Amino acid sequence: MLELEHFTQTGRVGPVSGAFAPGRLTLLIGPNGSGKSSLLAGAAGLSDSDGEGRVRLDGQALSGFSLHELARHRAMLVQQTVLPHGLRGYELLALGAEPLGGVSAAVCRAIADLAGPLGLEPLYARQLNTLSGGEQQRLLIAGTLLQVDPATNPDARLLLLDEPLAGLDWHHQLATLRLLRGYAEQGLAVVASIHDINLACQYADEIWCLHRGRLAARGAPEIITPALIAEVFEVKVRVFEQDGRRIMLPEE
Ligand SMILES: Nc1ncnc2c1ncn2[C@@H]1O[C@H](COP(=O)(O)OP(=O)(O)OP(=O)(O)O)[C@@H](O)[C@H]1O
Repeated sequence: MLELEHFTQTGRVGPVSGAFAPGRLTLLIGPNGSGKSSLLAGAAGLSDSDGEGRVRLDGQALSGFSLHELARHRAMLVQQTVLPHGLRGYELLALGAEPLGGVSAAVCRAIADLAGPLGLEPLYARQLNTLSGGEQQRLLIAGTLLQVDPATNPDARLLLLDEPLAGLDWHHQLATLRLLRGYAEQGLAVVASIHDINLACQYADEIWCLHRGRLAARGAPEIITPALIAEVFEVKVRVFEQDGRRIMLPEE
């Protein structure tokens, strides 16, 4: 369980309090600059809270974890990563396996399980700087998931991803969301920021809607209403229902 208590970074986000529970997929939505990346970085232990704010993982202050412990307990996909020049696809995946002690037979099985959904095989031998943006993103997602795959890392608790769907085609967006659900079902607390509100409502156990650094709403997908969208995103939407699913589309 990852707990945030009055997490604050002045001018960026907060104060925000709440918890990301094991077994649940939480999706963060909100306009550009609403604080999603700042909140994720704080939950990953990459940045501290100002003032009295606290972040705890299973009751222990995250600031007390060593870098090695952090790498065993949580993985974080950051936005706009600069990829090391000259590296090939399989070498990036091997980096994801570093905190697990390197590429063991179990890690190879975990990679094989990710290869199908993320279409990795054609990317293994390619130099990263020759890949398209979406191809790079698929490898980065795989490396992040590998780090906290419950089959290879018994210490894994938390998976955080900042806009994992950025640059992905529809097929790989859905594959990624299914993988995130799978990791949550295996007991991890999984948290990701996402800009597609319909996909967020379809896949999330819980949605956190940020607005100007604060939580405008938090709860089951049903809390996302046209009134909330109008207030937070300043977009008027219409709701369509089909086979029990709600789809929201801008009125324009
Ligand atoms: N390094 C920084 N220094 C100062 N302010 C920053 C810094 N990084 C972000 N901010 C500000 O903090 C606020 C929250 O930014 P953040 O990146 O968390 O938003 P976001 O919800 O992830 O946005 P997006 O959807 O555009 O990725 C914004 O007003 C942003 O301009």
